[in-house]
Amino acid sequence: MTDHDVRTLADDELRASQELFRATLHAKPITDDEWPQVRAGLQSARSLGVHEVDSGALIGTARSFDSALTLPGGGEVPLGAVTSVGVRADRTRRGVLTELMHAQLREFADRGVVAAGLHASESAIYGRFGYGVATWARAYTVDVRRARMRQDAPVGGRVDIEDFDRAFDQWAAAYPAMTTRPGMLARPAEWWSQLRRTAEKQDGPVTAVTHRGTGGVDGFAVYSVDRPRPDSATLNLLELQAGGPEAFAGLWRYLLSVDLIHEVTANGRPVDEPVELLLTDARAVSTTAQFDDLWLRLVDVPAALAARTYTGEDVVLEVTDPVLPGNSGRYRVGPDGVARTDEPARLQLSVDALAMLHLGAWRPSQLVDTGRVRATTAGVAERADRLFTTPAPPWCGTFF
Ligand SMILES: CC(=O)SCCNC(=O)CCNC(=O)[C@H](O)C(C)(C)COP(=O)(O)OP(=O)(O)OC[C@H]1O[C@@H](n2cnc3c(N)ncnc32)[C@H](O)[C@@H]1OP(=O)(O)O
Repeated sequence: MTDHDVRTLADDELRASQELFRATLHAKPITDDEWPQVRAGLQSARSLGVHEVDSGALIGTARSFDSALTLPGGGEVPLGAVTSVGVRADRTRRGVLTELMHAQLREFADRGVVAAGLHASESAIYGRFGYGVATWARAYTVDVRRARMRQDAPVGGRVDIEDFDRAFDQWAAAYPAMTTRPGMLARPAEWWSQLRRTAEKQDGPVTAVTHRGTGGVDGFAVYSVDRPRPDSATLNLLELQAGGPEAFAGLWRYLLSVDLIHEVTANGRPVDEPVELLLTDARAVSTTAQFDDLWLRLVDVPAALAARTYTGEDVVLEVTDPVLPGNSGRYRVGPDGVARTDEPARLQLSVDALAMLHLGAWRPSQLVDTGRVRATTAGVAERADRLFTTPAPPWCGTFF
């Protein structure tokens, strides 16, 4: 096999790595006009490249941006948000991605990054590197002609259409207070640049709206509109964040009031988002898809375990992690804390299965019943269900 050199790319190599990534997704090359905006979405020293030693060609890349992950109980840990992963089509299936993933995980561990997260293009790729599905999302459509807000839906605050530049600064300042669900991510400035780019790439016009309650900005939404016929248009919700019930109801009241719209489509929303409960006719809402959202990888297992809260009785877990073997071992996990232990294991699991439990997307008993986790004593799966339970399903809500 040809020798490979895996290293962090310099700033003047970022365009080539983004071009490579786009080619692997069958997207057109970046134009000179586009490049400044693409560059604004990238952090320096966070892109890895694999070069062939003999030809010097770049054949694989993966990058990340620095973020933080909200955990059950409200704690946060540093997260490497992994994206732009691609291997040149004529060099796939010979271990290039494996080299990239291993190098990236080691680099995260060296920098004290506690977890890594990504959105997968295909679900068969990342489990082998210790990633597991840790949040779900749903897509739904609202039939606007059928949708009437209930009288008792919360009222308060106001909605304003905003200029993008003004809106983004205010949203970036208000957003951290909204990251209350496990699975939500901190958004660095580069992420907001990318949202702007996403907005500008839409075929139809894009609108930004802000909800303000008594305490100031507490919600926002971005949408584009497709209007194939004069009397029929679809409002595509690209982003909606609400910091409370009045913001959520207020934004939906506005979205359903926009003239000439016959349906609203929403993608990547929480599986339990209660939009149906705002309406007199719940069947105005149709779920069109449910899909894996955030894939999580615990880079520092003891730190990640210790940063969330638990309920019920302690359970001893035995974790195996072939890629980062320092994580392997037994941990007593309970409401009073997490500690390494020599006690006998009650649940034996791989690091990807642990990631599936960590935010509450799956119950341990589901993983035991399907052979993904091994229980060594009767009743321990139910005890672990109570231990890892969360009040609401986790949701990421930040696409990258
Ligand atoms: C977070 C993101 O950015 S998601 C975007 C990911 N990128 C893409 O989908 C772009 C198109 N695809 C590609 O660029 C490449 O095919 C990649 C990155 C998915 C895989 O790169 P490769 O260098 O071929 O992976 P590598 O050779 O290291 O494969 C490792 C293992 O994963 C398996 N594998 C790799 N890709 C896939 C796949 N798409 N489906 C199923 N298995 C896969 C390989 O068969 C191999 O299995 P083995 O260890 O049992 O032999």
